Amino acid sequence: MKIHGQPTNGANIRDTSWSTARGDGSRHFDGAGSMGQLRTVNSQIANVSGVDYEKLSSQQALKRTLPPSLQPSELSNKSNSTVENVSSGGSRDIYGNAYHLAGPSVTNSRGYMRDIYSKRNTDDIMMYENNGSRIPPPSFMHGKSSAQFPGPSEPVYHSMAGDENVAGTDERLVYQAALEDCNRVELSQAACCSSLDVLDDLNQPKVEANLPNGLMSVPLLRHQKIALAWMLQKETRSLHCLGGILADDQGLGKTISMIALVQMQKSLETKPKTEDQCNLKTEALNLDDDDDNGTPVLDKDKQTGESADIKPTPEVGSSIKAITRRRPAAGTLVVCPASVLRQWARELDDKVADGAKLSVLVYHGGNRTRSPDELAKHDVVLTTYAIVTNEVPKQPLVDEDEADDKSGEKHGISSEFSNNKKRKKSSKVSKKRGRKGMDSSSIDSDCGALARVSWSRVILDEAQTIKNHRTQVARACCSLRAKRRWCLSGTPIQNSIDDLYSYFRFLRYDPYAVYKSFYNTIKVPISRNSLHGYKKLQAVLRAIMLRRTKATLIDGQPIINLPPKSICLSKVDFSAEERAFYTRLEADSRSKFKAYAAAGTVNQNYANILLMLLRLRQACDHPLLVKGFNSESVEKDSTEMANQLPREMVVDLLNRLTSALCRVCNDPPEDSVATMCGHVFCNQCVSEYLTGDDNTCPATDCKEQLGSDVVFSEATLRRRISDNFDASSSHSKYDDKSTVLQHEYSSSKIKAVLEVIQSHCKAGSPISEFNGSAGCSETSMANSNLSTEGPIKAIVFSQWTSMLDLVEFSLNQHCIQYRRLDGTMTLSSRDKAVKDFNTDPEVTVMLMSLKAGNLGLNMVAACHVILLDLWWNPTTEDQAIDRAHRIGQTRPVTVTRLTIKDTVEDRILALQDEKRKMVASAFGEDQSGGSATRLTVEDLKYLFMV
Ligand SMILES: Nc1ncnc2c1ncn2[C@@H]1O[C@H](COP(=O)(O)OP(=O)(O)OP(=O)(O)O)[C@@H](O)[C@H]1O
Repeated sequence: MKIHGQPTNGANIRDTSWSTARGDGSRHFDGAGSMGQLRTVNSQIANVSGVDYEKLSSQQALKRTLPPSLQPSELSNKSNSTVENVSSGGSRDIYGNAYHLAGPSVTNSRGYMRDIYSKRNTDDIMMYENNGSRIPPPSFMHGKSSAQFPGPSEPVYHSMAGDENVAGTDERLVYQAALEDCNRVELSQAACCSSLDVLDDLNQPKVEANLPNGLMSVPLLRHQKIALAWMLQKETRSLHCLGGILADDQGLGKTISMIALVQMQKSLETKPKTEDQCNLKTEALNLDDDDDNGTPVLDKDKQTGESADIKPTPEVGSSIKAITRRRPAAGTLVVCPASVLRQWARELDDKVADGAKLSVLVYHGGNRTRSPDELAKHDVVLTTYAIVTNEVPKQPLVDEDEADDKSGEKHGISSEFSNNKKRKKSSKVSKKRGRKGMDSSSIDSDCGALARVSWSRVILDEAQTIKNHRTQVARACCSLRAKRRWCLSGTPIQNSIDDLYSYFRFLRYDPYAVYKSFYNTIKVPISRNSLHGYKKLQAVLRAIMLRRTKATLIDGQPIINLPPKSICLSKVDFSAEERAFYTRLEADSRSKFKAYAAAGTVNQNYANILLMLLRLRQACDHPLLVKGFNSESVEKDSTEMANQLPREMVVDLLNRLTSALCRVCNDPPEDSVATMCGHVFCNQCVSEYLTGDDNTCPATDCKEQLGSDVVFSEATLRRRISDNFDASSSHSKYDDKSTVLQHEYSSSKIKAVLEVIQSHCKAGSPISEFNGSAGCSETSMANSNLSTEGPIKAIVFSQWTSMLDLVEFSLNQHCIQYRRLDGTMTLSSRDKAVKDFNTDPEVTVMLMSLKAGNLGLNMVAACHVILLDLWWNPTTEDQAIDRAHRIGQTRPVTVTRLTIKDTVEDRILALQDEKRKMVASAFGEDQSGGSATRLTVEDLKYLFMV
């Protein structure tokens, strides 16, 4: 292996630009001293305020939903000074140190407002109250500064202020270390630039690692070599955690980079046998190798055989031997969404050279092995988030961490159960429990094979799946035992800065892996002064995250030379009938909202309000969706069972269906279904959990087994009691005979999508406008195998499978060949659909559900992307678009976003802008030169019409 400008050992890579927060033990971010102080500070804060941090955040979330007029008390008008027009060249922080050349972050020193108002719950309500003009006030517009919203009145902020000085001391230590490090980086860059050609700017590392020949079947692109060097460094020398976040834009080749990492580490560690054998003793004694500080792990890469063959030294003792035997050391575990499982397998096969194949196990389906030793035999094991959720015991929620923290355990994550009051009451239970607050017996017997090995490396692909740290999936992933941990995501922040917490927790990124440290050291600074707070966050991220976008330059050149992408927002008019339907629905919803507001029960009715919004959004697609029209596939297996249920139970399930959020994604359920155990999900979310033979209900603490026969759609339940059930749901009042409520009715959006498809897509027609090989030689290498000729194809995304059904109906009528991919399909049929679309010239359209299809897939056969409906987070749409706009694309990509004029969709567009700004501020990616804004009193008045 050759590493440019560095010794040839991966462990010695020196990448000066990414050494933030490293250095001697006394000064780095998480020095023991500062952690100790943090704990003191935090518990003081908790005592002073009497606020549980976890509850606190949810309380705040609730408060945030209230418009100012509904806030309990004085939202003072003490607006903090506004920081405006920080020039994009502003490379110095408040201490005068240059550490991140971020563009302007925000205009407002009240950073918390951004975070607060980027919460979807607030957004939803805001949209409800907007019954007037559709044009946002000027301060909504990017770049416009404005009067700021008054200061926080919540007790928490007061209590924080009370502890400011103590917390500040800790923060200064952390901050200083980062800044000093950045200065070092700057100096070393100045020294190195001429000789080593190290960095273009402060943000981008440029040290490359070259793989030895014969490991991969394709050469790495330059930015991938850089990623490889950075990852090798993070895996071998990190004071925080081994691993990090690879956050390159979608389609820049994160998969390939990770495969290269696996190959590289394997080649580095596959030393001659004798040497390995010599090392074994040391390894067996090294109890710190495991991330949980207690369980010995023998690195799979260093093993000569299965764990059972390993002979620990006598000093290690029989107990350790027993544990080692119980948890064999395994290789790399890749956890990904079901839809990309096979793609990972294919990439591992295609991109690895013949002579260096990795042994890969796809761990999925009812027949998968139950043996941990079997898992340990493979270099790479591929599985899905759903299986991890099912098989791996969940970490306790954050409040339990805090109890751990009080008991003096490290990180609050890997500690023993603490002696807090709750647990004292049930001492028997706590005695039984093992590490991480889980029952030790369950670790060994109840859980599946995934939890019974120690992984050398765990990679979470599309890691935004765990962005909500309270979810089962996030807690299960955190419990996986691993030496090195990686998060891959092109869109790591989707909703708010809180999303990052879950990754920090998974990565064991100390001190931010403890919620209250995260809160104090990241969220509070942003809330006090967003400009500095976001810069601080950038510094914190810098230590563990590598992010390049498609616009990133290295040596003045784009890292990749993709054909251009153009996005067109197409605003369609409703037909007169649709408008009438929508107007009634909107008036109805608004009056309900007003009633909640008048009764002061907005927060209690949060789920109902989201559902009302959902109906409005659905009405923009097709009025039939509002009627609860479900895909037939949901209904066929459960109709019989529904008919056997007692009537009261069916009524109860129906009521739940119309007033609860999905227990997997926490969004208003799309194609909502209720399970026999009384939990509500999006059909697609729960479908991911119905793929094996141990289909446990994914709702927290529910152990019920699920099957498609006990998953009921609204239509199924409604039919069961159709005679005289008078649900209060919105659609019961609508006239079923109305033209717009007919299956055959072609809604305005459906007409629009057909027009776009017909004008663009033609089977077998030659096209060739763009020569993708210009500029970057390595990119052209990646593109060289691909023809620029072929049929023009489109991907059509919708959030609702029922909308896809309706589009399908129209495509059939027009004899347009298509394939479809949604979360209810088996993995093999999804895979076949993608393959057909990519290879069959007659298939010109791919219908994809946003949830199942927006992540990970390579669909460069398409050069048109049509988004039928808007999603709250623009990042979700970006993900979808990048199925086509990625390495391998040879043609310009056109994106059409269809919206309906003068509807809730207008407001979603405005909210998306806000979210984009928040994400840009966090990453320092606001390149526009303007200054970002957040909601102001003026904005809120507009939205609430007060
Ligand atoms: N060095 C390379 N040579 C040839 N093809 C490559 C190379 N790197 C990436 N590709 C191809 O580019 C496409 C995108 O890569 P990949 O799927 O790894 O991107 P990604 O960053 O993981 O995207 P996403 O975030 O959407 O999952 C794939 O088809 C992959 O095979």
